[in-house]
Amino acid sequence: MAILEASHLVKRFGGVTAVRDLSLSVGDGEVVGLLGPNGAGKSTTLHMLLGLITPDAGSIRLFGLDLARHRTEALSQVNFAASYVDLPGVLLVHEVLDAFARLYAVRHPRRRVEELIELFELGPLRKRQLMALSSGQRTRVQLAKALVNAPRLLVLDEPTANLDPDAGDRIRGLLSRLARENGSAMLITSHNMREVERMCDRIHFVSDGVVVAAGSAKELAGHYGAEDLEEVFLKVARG
Ligand SMILES: Nc1ncnc2c1ncn2[C@@H]1O[C@H](COP(=O)(O)OP(=O)(O)OP(=O)(O)O)[C@@H](O)[C@H]1O
Repeated sequence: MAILEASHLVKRFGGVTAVRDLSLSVGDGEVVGLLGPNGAGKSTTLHMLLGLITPDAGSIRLFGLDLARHRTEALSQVNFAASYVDLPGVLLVHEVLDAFARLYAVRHPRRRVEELIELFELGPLRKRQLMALSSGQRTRVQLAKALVNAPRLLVLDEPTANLDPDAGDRIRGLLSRLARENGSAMLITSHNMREVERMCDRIHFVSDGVVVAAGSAKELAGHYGAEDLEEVFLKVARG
């Protein structure tokens, strides 16, 4: 069953058409990658799916609910992380997580915060202000915050962009495990092809605001006669 269905989305910013005619779906428990060159319209698409900006045309259904009409209910089961979203820098790590747990009306907020602190190895940082963290450490807090409501759909915009290879590898393993064990679906943008190959069941390639190819990494490599996803990317991006 599709928990997210976006049909024929269009978004213009003045004279720029960021998203032209984009349709995609995410199934229950599925991990889907959104790939494409810089400026292809990936973040704009995610922002429409999260209700942060309104599409000029098209429709979005989350868990069978029309986002435009059932915004609060639909978004209560979704969460989002991106390195470009700033969390309040003066707050301590555990205060931020606590604030979001209460915002989402999590049933046992203290317990949930402790679980997340353990999961993301934030124990030694719990009493540090966010502004005193490195960008990689902040990314871990962002991801912990994004899981606070145990979302059925987790939307991640370049989740490991600021992480060193070791931290990135551990976070990828953790996210894949969460998807497997909790059945959480994920929609992920990334420029790391190995990450997408490893994590995603299905991939949508976006170019100039349109999905130009979709399938598993293996299907796409077969279709484009490519060795791997990196080669598929180059072929798609270069037309
Ligand atoms: N608020 C905005 N105002 C004007 N133009 C915008 C705005 N947001 C995005 N754009 C434009 O829309 C297009 C798509 O941008 P978007 O950020 O969605 O691309 P992207 O695929 O996420 O790129 P990247 O891989 O570089 O993050 C770009 O041409 C961008 O300049």
